[in-house]
Amino acid sequence: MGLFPMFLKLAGRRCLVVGAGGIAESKIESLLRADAEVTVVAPYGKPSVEQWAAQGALRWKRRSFETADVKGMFLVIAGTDQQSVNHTVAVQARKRGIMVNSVDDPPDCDFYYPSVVRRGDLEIAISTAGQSPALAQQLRKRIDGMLDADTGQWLDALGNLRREVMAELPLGEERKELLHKLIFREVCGEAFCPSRRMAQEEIARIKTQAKEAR
Ligand SMILES: C[C@@]1(CC(=O)O)c2cc3[nH]c(cc4nc(cc5[nH]c(cc(n2)[C@H]1CCC(=O)O)[C@@](C)(CC(=O)O)[C@@H]5CCC(=O)O)C(CC(=O)O)=C4CCC(=O)O)c(CCC(=O)O)c3CC(=O)O
Ligand SMILES: NC(=O)C1=CN([C@@H]2O[C@H](COP(=O)(O)OP(=O)(O)OC[C@H]3O[C@@H](n4cnc5c(N)ncnc54)[C@H](O)[C@@H]3O)[C@@H](O)[C@H]2O)C=CC1
Repeated sequence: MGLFPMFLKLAGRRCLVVGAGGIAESKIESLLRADAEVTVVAPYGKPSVEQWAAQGALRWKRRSFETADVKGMFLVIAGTDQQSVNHTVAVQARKRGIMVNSVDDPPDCDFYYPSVVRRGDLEIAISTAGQSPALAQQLRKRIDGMLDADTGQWLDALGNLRREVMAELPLGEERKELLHKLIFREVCGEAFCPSRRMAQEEIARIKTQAKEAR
């Protein structure tokens, strides 16, 4: 089945997780990481969920699921150990056009959770479309081993430098070429960073050339 890959902005969006056990816990954690506004509905749950609720990171309604819980939600996760409850949650969400993920029930999922490798703002998400979550997990570990621990910091510095280049040069082939060159070099946040110096020299050269051409 063809799946459409995307990275959602969930900050400030209301997301419902039904269930607070081991499986729901991991689903909740990834929603919190994306700054979603999480509501959990479950009569009992893991200590970590308790802690998040106590810290105000999420809202926990300690009771069984009720149909009205899905109202106004952007995303819904059905993560209880009761298949019939998960199915009801999925049906109620879909009735209102809300995307749902139901653990253990691929036909009831509008989207799947991927395996994710993270280094700061760099996120590599792996999907096998439900064919083999174990393979997704193994590939995640292999890719994780290939990436340096400081890739996130490097990406931050690269992003800053890219914004500087974009502010100085107009859209065009030369800017694109320079941005391609920069990714092959180490970039740091410091003013003496050789890549930053190279970028500044290139910007000056391109600007002079443009002036001379006028
Ligand atoms: C369809 C999907 C729906 C969804 O959950 O979104 C789904 C469904 C099911 N998973 C099952 C089993 C396992 N799931 C894992 C692990 C993960 N499962 C994840 C996602 C997905 N799982 C979605 C598809 C993603 C894709 O294929 O790309 C990951 C990637 C992300 C996450 O969960 O956050 C996370 C790895 C995270 C990481 O470590 O990187 C393991 C490994 C283990 O536990 O050791 C096993 C046992 C080994 C095996 O089965 O391969 C079962 C049978 C349950 C049973 O037997 O009762 C079903 C139901 C079915 O297949 O019918
Ligand atoms: N544990 C695992 O490794 C895996 C588990 N699964 C499946 O995921 C499901 C959940 O597993 P766990 O989180 O380990 O279960 P769990 O037993 O730890 O948690 C179940 C949760 O569901 C909640 N719940 C039960 N009835 C409810 C209702 N009517 N309304 C709202 N909440 C309700 C409970 O309060 C509890 O928080 C199971 O069906 C399991 O088969 C799937 C893949 C792997």
